[in-house]
Amino acid sequence: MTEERRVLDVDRLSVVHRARGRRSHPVVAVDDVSLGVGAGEIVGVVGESGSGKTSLAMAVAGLGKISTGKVTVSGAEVGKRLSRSARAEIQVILQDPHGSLDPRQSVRRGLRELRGIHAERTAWVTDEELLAKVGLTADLLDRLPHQMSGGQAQRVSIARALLLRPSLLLADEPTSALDVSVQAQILRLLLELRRTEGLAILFISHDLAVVRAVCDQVHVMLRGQVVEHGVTAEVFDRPAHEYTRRLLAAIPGRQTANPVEQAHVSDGSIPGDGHRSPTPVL
Ligand SMILES: Nc1ncnc2c1ncn2[C@@H]1O[C@H](COP(=O)(O)OP(=O)(O)OP(=O)(O)O)[C@@H](O)[C@H]1O
Repeated sequence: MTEERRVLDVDRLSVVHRARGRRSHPVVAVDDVSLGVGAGEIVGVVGESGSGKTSLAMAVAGLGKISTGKVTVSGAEVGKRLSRSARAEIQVILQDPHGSLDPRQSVRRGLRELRGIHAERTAWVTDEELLAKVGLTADLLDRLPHQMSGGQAQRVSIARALLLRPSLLLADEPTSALDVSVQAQILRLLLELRRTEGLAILFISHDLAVVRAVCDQVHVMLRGQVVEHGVTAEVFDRPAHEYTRRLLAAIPGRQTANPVEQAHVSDGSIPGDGHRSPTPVL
């Protein structure tokens, strides 16, 4: 990937959290990490709980601390005073889709509010077209979050992110709270959006099988450091670091199918490319 095509550039980032108690020490959650994501590329960050993934993600999203180093998204440095439009270049989707939607707001009202705040970025698509891009029909527009399945709510979260035309989507465990078959459908949607919208995606997950299925490149984190990185298939087929080997050995049912292919149950979305007739909502 050439420097010019980089959407995200993380350059020697460190995040040090202050000590929590009087006897504890500061925690180096991210230790001198560098990585990049190009347009249309999906880059994974994997590691066990506590390895620093969330601290890295929060720093990249401009929601967490940057102790040293630099994070740049589409040329604008995260953490500096940025315009609202520059901040919208990164959109985040999280593990709990219901938790990230306002429980009192219908999909339509939520989109209208976003359009009001970001008028300059959102005129490119109607609500109906936007929902079709994420495999949902227009009848979802008048639903409240509790009237949607987990898969539908995650699709709505992705639609809200897409509406702002971000250059980078930060997906932090986006399918961990979903059933396996719904997870597969959301992963396929992300793969499709990377192709159709040219989205760059930073994909944070503890789930190596999922990362293997969707990420072009992978970075393996251990105690705040990237201990191994490279093309996903190469890292997973020939892990160079003992920690990566241990993580791979711990995948349950390693011989089972690719998680992207495990879609047997509908999450209430339109099957396939979103242009065919809708399936009934389960
Ligand atoms: N606000 C904070 N104050 C102090 N220590 C923190 C804070 N946030 C995270 N840490 C510590 O930093 C380290 C990395 O945590 P982080 O949440 O970034 O890792 P993670 O890989 O995302 O783990 P998980 O998947 O459990 O969220 C851990 O030791 C954690 O206890």
